[in-house]
Order: sequence, then C-alpha cells, then structure tokens
Amino acid sequence: TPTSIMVGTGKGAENGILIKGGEHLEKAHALNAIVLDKTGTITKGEPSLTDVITATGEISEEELIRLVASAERSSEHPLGEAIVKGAKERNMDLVEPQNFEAIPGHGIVAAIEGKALFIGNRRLMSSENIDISTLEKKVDELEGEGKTAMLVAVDNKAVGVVAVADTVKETSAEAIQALRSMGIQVIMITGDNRRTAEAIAKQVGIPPEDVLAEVLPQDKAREVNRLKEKGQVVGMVGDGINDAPALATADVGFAIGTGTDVAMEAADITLMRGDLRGVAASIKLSRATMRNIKQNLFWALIYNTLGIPVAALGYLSPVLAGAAMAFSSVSVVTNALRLKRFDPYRDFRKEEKATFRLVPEPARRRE
Ligand SMILES: Nc1ncnc2c1ncn2[C@@H]1O[C@H](COP(=O)(O)OP(=O)(O)OP(=O)(O)O)[C@@H](O)[C@H]1O
Ligand SMILES: [Cu+]
Repeated sequence: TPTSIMVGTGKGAENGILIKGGEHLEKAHALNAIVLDKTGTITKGEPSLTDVITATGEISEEELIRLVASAERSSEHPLGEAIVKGAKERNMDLVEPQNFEAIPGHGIVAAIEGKALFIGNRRLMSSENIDISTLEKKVDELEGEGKTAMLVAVDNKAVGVVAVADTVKETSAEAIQALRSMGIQVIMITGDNRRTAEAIAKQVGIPPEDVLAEVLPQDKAREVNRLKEKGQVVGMVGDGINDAPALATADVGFAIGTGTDVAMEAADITLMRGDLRGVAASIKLSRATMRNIKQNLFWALIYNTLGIPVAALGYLSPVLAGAAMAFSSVSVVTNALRLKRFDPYRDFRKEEKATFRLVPEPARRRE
C-alpha cells in the first residue's frame, strides 16, 4: 500500500529521518542486528590529546609533541587532527614534514629534520620490528581507560606514547538500550584496538563479545557481509568515508547527519539529528508502517470476502457494490492517515521529560 509508505516516509522526514526510498522503510522493520561504528557514531568524534609519555631518557615531552604534531599535520585522520590541536594549545612551533605517508588502520610514517618517524598502533610497530616492551604497560593502561594510545618511534626506536580520548554522545547509551529492548543485537565495529573498544563499549552497555575491534577500514564491509551470511538482517550506522562500503553492503545503511557526505550518499537513511536514537526511531517507524499496511490488507480482504458472496447471490445492487468499494478505499486511506499521529521518538521523549533534557538537538555539521 503506497499510501502507508508515503505517510511513513513523510513522518520520518518530519522527525529528521531522511529515507531515500520506500523500500528502505519497509526493510527496516525486519532488522535484527545493528552494527555501530565507534568513532563519530557512538562517540562524539571530537578526540583531544590527553597524555604524552616519554621513554625515560630518550626525548623530552616537548620534543615528542613537536615531532609527532609536525608529522600529523599532513594527516587527515581525526587522531592526527587532535594531536595537532593539542600541540597548538601548548604553543608549539611545528615544522613541515619532508615525507609523509598514511598507512590505513596502522598509522603514519614521516621524515622530519632527517629523522624517520613512525606513529601508530602495535600492528605498525611490529611490522617495522620496533621493540615496544618498555612502553607496553603504559599503553595497556591508557587503553583500559578507553583512550587511543599511539606509539611513537624515531629512527626505529620507540621513544614515547601519545594518547587521545573521545567522549561518548550523551544519547548513545539510552539508544543502544532501546535497540536491545526491541530484540536487536547491537554490535560495535572499529579500527581501534580491542582494549580501548571494550572500554568504550562498556560505557554504552555493549558486551565484549559484541565488539569487533582492530578491523581494517577496508574490512568493515566484509564483517557486515559475514553477519548477513549468518542469516541476520543487518543495519549499519556510520559517519566516515571509510564506513561507506559497509553502509552500502548492509540491508539498511544509516548515516549520521553530522558526518561526511560520502557516508550520506552510501546510506539508505540519514539521521539528521546526528545521534543513535534516530536508529531506534527509524525502526519503530518502519514497524508501525508495516503494521498499518497489514491492517489495510486485512480490511481490503474483509470487504472482498463479504462482498463477493453477497454479489454472487445477487443481493448486491450495482449502487451498493460501488458504495462498498468506495468505502473500502476510504477506510484504507483513513487508516494510513492514522499513521500521521505516530511519534517515533515517543519513548525517548518520555524519558527526557523525566531528566529535563531538551530534545531534539539540531544537527550540527562537521566538515
Ligand atoms: N594519523 C594517525 N596517527 C597515528 N595513528 C593512527 C593514525 N591513523 C590511524 N592510526 C592508528 O590506526 C588505528 C586504526 O585506525 P582506523 O582509522 O582504522 O580506525 P579509528 O579511527 O581508530 O576507529 P574507527 O574505526 O572507530 O573510526 C588507530 O586506532 C591508530 O592507532
Ligand atoms: Cu567513524
């Protein structure tokens, strides 16, 4: 019934849920697994530099920040931006790297003042055969706090660690709780290391077994596919360029409206409010729409099953038959219009009244 879909899609738009086509609204009711990107989706995606640790005697803290931030100047990664911002706040003079290369899912390599710099995760250090044993304990500790710790090596020697922290969105925990209570499995996916990922997951109520960590950017789509192959109907929620293939692979892709244009193009539904409650609201709207369609089918069936025998027995005058048919379509439309009163955010509003929080926040765009 196109009327119900039309009303449902309009209802979505009214609530900041932009649906690219009726079929996506239809499909969303069946979702039973939702994969959430960590950075920028569960968290705010505004990381800041929190810790600078030097291996004893190797280098001063100032020099470490200066070198690392100079290298990260060429990086477009949010982690790099956070480090540069942190250095600027400390009034450091940065230099231009002579050479720069980003290694997706690992970190960066740069040449600065004749020194070779490697900045990144354990995987990067081990692929370069750099011994990190003196710093490992510190890294574990930072990760346990939910921070992203990046190891720094100068000329193949580990000299320090810089850590960056991001905070979870205020609405993430309640949205994830709502999804779980709707019978949907909620999974976190991230390129970040397992310890950090689990610490963040814990803050929003996702158990460790539902955390997919250390997933390379190009492998996110494959993880979504793997769930689909297990028979799950999978939704993917993301904000970044590297989420785009996974968004396209999922049965329904949701883009965070404050994220990148690339993610929005790849997604089926864009959440203008920029938070995860929109995912639960979308699925509720989809379920209400499908219910509405079934009701319409039911009424159409009733009219027909009553009408046909009556007509066959010759009791149905043409006038009456016409009237019944008209009434049947009117009742379908009226029922579809009932959907107009549906509020996909109702349950969240209830809770908000209790906590005096204002809703909805207008979406803020990030470039
Ligand atoms: N510019 C960079 N500087 C230092 N380390 C980096 C940089 N880019 C990536 N890394 C390292 O590689 C890891 C994986 O990066 P990736 O971009 O795949 O995921 P992420 O941004 O950490 O998380 P998410 O997948 O949630 O967005 C990072 O956690 C970090 O340790
Ligand atoms: Cu992200």
